Amino acid sequence: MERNNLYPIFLKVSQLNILIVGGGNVAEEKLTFLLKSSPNAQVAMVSTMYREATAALAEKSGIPMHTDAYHPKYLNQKHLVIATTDRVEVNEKIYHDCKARQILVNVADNPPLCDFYMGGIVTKGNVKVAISTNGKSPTTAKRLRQFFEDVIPEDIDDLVKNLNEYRKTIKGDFEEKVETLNEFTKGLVEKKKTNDN
Ligand SMILES: C[C@@]1(CC(=O)O)C2=NC(=C\c3[nH]c(c(CCC(=O)O)c3CC(=O)O)Cc3[nH]c(c(CC(=O)O)c3CCC(=O)O)/C=C3\N/C(=C\2)[C@@H](CCC(=O)O)[C@]3(C)CC(=O)O)/[C@H]1CCC(=O)O
Ligand SMILES: NC(=O)c1ccc[n+]([C@@H]2O[C@H](COP(=O)([O-])OP(=O)(O)OC[C@H]3O[C@@H](n4cnc5c(N)ncnc54)[C@H](O)[C@@H]3O)[C@@H](O)[C@H]2O)c1
Repeated sequence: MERNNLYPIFLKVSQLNILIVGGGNVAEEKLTFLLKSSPNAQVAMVSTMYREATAALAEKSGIPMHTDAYHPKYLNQKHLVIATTDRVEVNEKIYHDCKARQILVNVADNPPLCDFYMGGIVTKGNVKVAISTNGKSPTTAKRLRQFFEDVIPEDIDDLVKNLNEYRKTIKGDFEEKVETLNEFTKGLVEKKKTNDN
């Protein structure tokens, strides 16, 4: 069976500079999900044209929009770049320019030209679950996101907060603390006993 070997990390995008190239439908989709998960993301955009909905979203979120054709100067100080133009050669140039500068790049409609994929994301308070299908089926990622949004209880954040308080009160060294926390939360993953007999 094929296996997903990607390594997920949870980026503090409020302290990273992100550039989106393009201002069309795909730019809107990427920006929507980025801001839904991380409203404080540091994003700038450059595009020759902005579709109305994309411009409205960017404006509402205070995202600077440069109206210009892509130029490598826009990569200055950027950590992550998402290329969404409808010009294959422009997207490929962005990819190569980023690689030359060690900037992580995502060409949204071209999985081989991605250092990282955007994922399906579920957020419940402090808890976040990210989903990837290895770039094989974004539709599946979306459906899984909807599934987990439904099944992860809203009060999961209470558990996290309570355990965070509780761990501050536990005495002992690190190993004893880990043991206490594991013992305390064992019931969360134990299989439910059936009432069959
Ligand atoms: C998860 C999500 C996050 C987000 O967008 O932030 C996301 N795509 C979403 C939706 C979605 N995108 C597309 C459809 C239409 C149906 C379809 O084609 O399947 C739908 C479904 C819909 O809209 O219903 C079109 C599409 N997308 C990509 C290609 C190119 C290709 O696959 O070759 C094509 C076809 C282009 C063509 O036909 O030419 C590529 C990528 N899309 C990814 C992420 C990355 C892989 C993630 C993974 O590992 O699973 C990757 C590789 C790169 C990237 O963009 O990072 C978001 C769901 C958010 C949510 O609802 O929670
Ligand atoms: N719309 C979708 O959901 C979708 C789905 C699958 C694949 N795609 C593919 O993704 C690509 C983008 O689709 P879209 O619907 O967002 O297109 P779009 O026409 O809405 O947007 C393309 C954007 O790229 C900008 N652009 C073009 N040349 C540029 C340059 N040199 N510098 C800066 N910006 C430039 C345009 O101004 C425009 O804002 C297309 O190749 C499309 O086939 C789109």
